[in-house]
Amino acid sequence: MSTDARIEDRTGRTEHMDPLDNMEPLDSLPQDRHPSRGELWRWLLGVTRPALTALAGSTACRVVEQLAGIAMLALGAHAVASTALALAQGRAPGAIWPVLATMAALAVIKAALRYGEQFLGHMVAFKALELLREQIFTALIPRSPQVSLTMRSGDLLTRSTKDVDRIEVFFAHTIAPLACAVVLPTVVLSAIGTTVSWAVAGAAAAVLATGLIIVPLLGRAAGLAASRAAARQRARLSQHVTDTVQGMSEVVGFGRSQERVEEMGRIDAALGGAVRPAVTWAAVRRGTNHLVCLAAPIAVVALGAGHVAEGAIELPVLAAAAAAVLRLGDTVRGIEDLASAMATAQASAERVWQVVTAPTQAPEGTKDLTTGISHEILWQDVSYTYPGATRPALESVSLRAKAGQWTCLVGASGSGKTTLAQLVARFDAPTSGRIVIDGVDLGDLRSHSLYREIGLVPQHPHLFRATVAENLRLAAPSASHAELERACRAAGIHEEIEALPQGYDTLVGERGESLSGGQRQRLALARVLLARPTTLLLDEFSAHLDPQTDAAVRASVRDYLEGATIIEITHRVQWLDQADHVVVLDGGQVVQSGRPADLLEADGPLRALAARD
Ligand SMILES: Nc1ncnc2c1ncn2[C@@H]1O[C@H](COP(=O)(O)OP(=O)(O)OP(=O)(O)O)[C@@H](O)[C@H]1O
Repeated sequence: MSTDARIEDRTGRTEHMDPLDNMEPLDSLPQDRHPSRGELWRWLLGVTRPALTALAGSTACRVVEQLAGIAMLALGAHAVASTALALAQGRAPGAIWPVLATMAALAVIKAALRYGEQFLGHMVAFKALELLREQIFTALIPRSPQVSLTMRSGDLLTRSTKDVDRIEVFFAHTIAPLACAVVLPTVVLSAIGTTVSWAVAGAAAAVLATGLIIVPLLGRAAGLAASRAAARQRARLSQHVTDTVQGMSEVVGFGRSQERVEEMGRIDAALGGAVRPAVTWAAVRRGTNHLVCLAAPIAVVALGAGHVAEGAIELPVLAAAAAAVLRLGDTVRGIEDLASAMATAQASAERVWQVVTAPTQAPEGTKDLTTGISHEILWQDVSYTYPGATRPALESVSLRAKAGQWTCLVGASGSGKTTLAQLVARFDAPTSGRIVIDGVDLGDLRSHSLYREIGLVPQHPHLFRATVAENLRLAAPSASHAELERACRAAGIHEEIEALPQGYDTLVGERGESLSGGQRQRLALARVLLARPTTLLLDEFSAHLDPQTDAAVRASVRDYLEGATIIEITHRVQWLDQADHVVVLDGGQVVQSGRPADLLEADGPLRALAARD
């Protein structure tokens, strides 16, 4: 934790402003586990299999295009040296036009291959990125809704956008340069071996090997460590910006804009520091390779000159060989660029891999619930501790929500009510004990079957940046307008929607910001009603409602979902007489349960709660 990110609060105490200062890794990801390079490659190639044919095509285009480039340059050097030699010896130089025609043909082939390489390369890159993003979301779905509890949205955003983008390097800049690094030197050096001498080819090979094999290894470990650190800092930055934007009114309201900006500056500085070793080593590799690329043709000329003097080879042949080796410098630089980009790509690929290979918290079952009937839910000795928490949120809770009844969970803030309901929606599996629905262990159910039967209205429902109708149709895409209206009437929000500028076609803004808290909750309730769940979980759905609306909505929900099992979390003890059954929680344990009238009569926890209201 950095010590310079302290602020003074209104009571004069100092405390840390930014929770990111002690940003811990995502709870559910195997952060410390870095896959081996082979494992990472196998995974990437496996995910992107549909794009591999185009990748092979792009690579082939690049190899042949580069060979054509080398041939062009060698041919040109040969022609120039032949002409110069003929003139020096007082002979008439040979006709130049066949050489020019061949070079022009090679140039056209090269251009066509370049087009093919670029076209296919971009196709591969975009397809690969699409497949990887798809993998991330496919991997998150079995772990949702638990995902929203444990993952930082900003970090997840970085992983699924920036990190995936950086993996593009694997496809656009890895296979082709590697193939070129194998094929091109082999072809060129074999040609030099047969036309000039194997000694010259060997000398050039030794110099080029330095550039192709040794230089890329310089600072490799430091580069990878730097890229990993930089990726973490980028995720911090993204989280910081996400938090600042989402909490703008708090930041401005508490006068903390300056601190947020300063904190961003600190993260930026940390990011700069993190990438410095990678940048330094990249510069070292660039300088060394500059030397290598020039030393290779010098070695060819130095050794080949003796063969020319002995009359073993013609000067133009040596000129062509030197030109071809000079052109191999591009291949060496391609590998060098790859070495720099690979560290970043590998660090990003590891971060994406960590998301897609993270264990599923609530594994998929094989059984289905009977549809269309209300269900009985039984919590049997359920305990639950949040990941990283030291105290359990629930301890040995046993209770029954009878089919078709309205059960209310009440208790002080933090007593475990939400946790109890969220476990039914499979946010996570209980740490011990089990939840049984109609005699079937929740863990044995297919999530599809579970979510078809149960509906959850959370304390803070999410509305998408879409119209009212689109938000409603999330639950029932084919619902008619009349059905939307019916659900909204039941949730007590229809009149207010009609009063909006475009009625049901009004945009609700990001996270429903153009609606009041109570309107958001009733819209979320209407959305769940549309799905016609046979078990409804309501978490403080009436917190923003006035008593009259509250009573009206309760009555209409009951009519709308006739016979459904309803489990409601509430602080409003005065409305409990409408419930069939009440359960009082305290400190994660059930302290009282029974019929509301009986409990309110007895001198016990519910009476104590009611007295505090
Ligand atoms: N995501 C989380 N990570 C760690 N601890 C959590 C998390 N959510 C809740 N808790 C803790 O679990 C305990 C129970 O919380 P829960 O939200 O279930 O209580 P609640 O009775 O619904 O409270 P409220 O009435 O304020 O909504 C609390 O101590 C809370 O701090």
